[in-house]
Amino acid sequence: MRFSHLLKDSVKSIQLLIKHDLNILDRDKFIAKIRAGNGGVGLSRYNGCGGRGGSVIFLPSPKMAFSHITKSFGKSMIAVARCGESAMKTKLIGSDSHDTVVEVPVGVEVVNEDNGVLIARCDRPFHRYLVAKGGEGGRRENNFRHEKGESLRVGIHVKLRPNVALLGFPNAGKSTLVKALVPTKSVKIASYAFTTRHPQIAFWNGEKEGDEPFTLSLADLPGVIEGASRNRGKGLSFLKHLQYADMILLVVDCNGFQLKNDLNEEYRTALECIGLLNKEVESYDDNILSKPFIVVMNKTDICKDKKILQSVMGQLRSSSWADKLSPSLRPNKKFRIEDVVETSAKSGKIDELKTILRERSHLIHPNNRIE
Ligand SMILES: Nc1nc2c(ncn2[C@@H]2O[C@H](COP(=O)(O)OP(=O)(O)OP(=O)(O)O)[C@@H](O)[C@H]2O)c(=O)[nH]1
Ligand SMILES: [Mg+2]
Repeated sequence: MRFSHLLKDSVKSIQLLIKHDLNILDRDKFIAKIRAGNGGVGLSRYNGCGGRGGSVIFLPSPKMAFSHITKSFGKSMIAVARCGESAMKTKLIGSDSHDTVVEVPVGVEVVNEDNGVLIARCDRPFHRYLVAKGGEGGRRENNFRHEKGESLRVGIHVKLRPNVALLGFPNAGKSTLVKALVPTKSVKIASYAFTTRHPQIAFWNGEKEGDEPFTLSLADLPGVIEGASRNRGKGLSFLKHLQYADMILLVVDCNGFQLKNDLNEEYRTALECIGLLNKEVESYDDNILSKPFIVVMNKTDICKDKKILQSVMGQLRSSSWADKLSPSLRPNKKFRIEDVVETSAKSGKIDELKTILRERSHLIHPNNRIE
């Protein structure tokens, strides 16, 4: 009886594992408490020295997946190092404590949760990254005042490194575009806002007869809305996945956007959407603005006014595209728009976009350049 239960449970967990798409990033951040050891107490009367407290070190391991972090830290997500040994009459030199070494996946970024300062970018496998320093023991040099070990709360972030990241308001058709490029990928598409809740990756094999085969990784992100920097909608924290992207597709509904059919919700034209997205990205990290952006005017099959669409696309190709926006929608530093293309992702009309991606793939993978 017990055995059959066990069997049933293991079959269930395997089924869950198979169903789970490993390219969907359910979690992209963990918070951990880190406490290094205090220095040992010195003994001034006998000139005794306290030992150094242990530090907390992160060690990137190539074998580790991001979801395995809880195994390194334990469920309570705490890493503590021991205090240095205090000096005693019978042992005047207290021993230093060992460091606590915590394995983390390669590539994670460790950020101080309280002030947002980057502590370590754990890029090099098996390199030791100091996260919290143990305190010095008490000794003559410091007037026998032993130091406390550092104690802090850190965010451990994983950031995607996609070739192409898709950015846009909800419902613009980002996921539909991913599905059009990679039909085998199972992507949730729906007509309500925030259908995509977690970043997900798909791989587009953009081969064409006569071309060298190549692959571009695409990151489909949740939608950004006006005021996301004030934590509206799903906020902006997922914009960290744009920081390592090679290029960004700005997917815009050519008919504009309104979050709800409500008088309190402003209707925004396609150009206004781009201005607002620009402002949100600018407020998050203006370094992202200097990446190459390609504007994708989507849903052209149901475009209400083709003339307006063409004039907006013309405007976007010029460097003064933001000048016609009202001052409250105008960004200070503009996106580096390198191309503007129209698509109808739903009906699969994306050939022009494919050509652009194909051309640009050679810039991303210089080795793939076709002579
Ligand atoms: N007519 C038309 N509808 C489209 C097109 N592309 C997407 N849609 C529809 O627009 C709706 C939203 O599409 P999604 O791909 O889920 O949009 P999204 O940008 O991923 O939205 P979020 O995940 O909420 O950010 C769906 O009902 C799609 O069928 C298009 O080119 N033409
Ligand atoms: Mg989506």
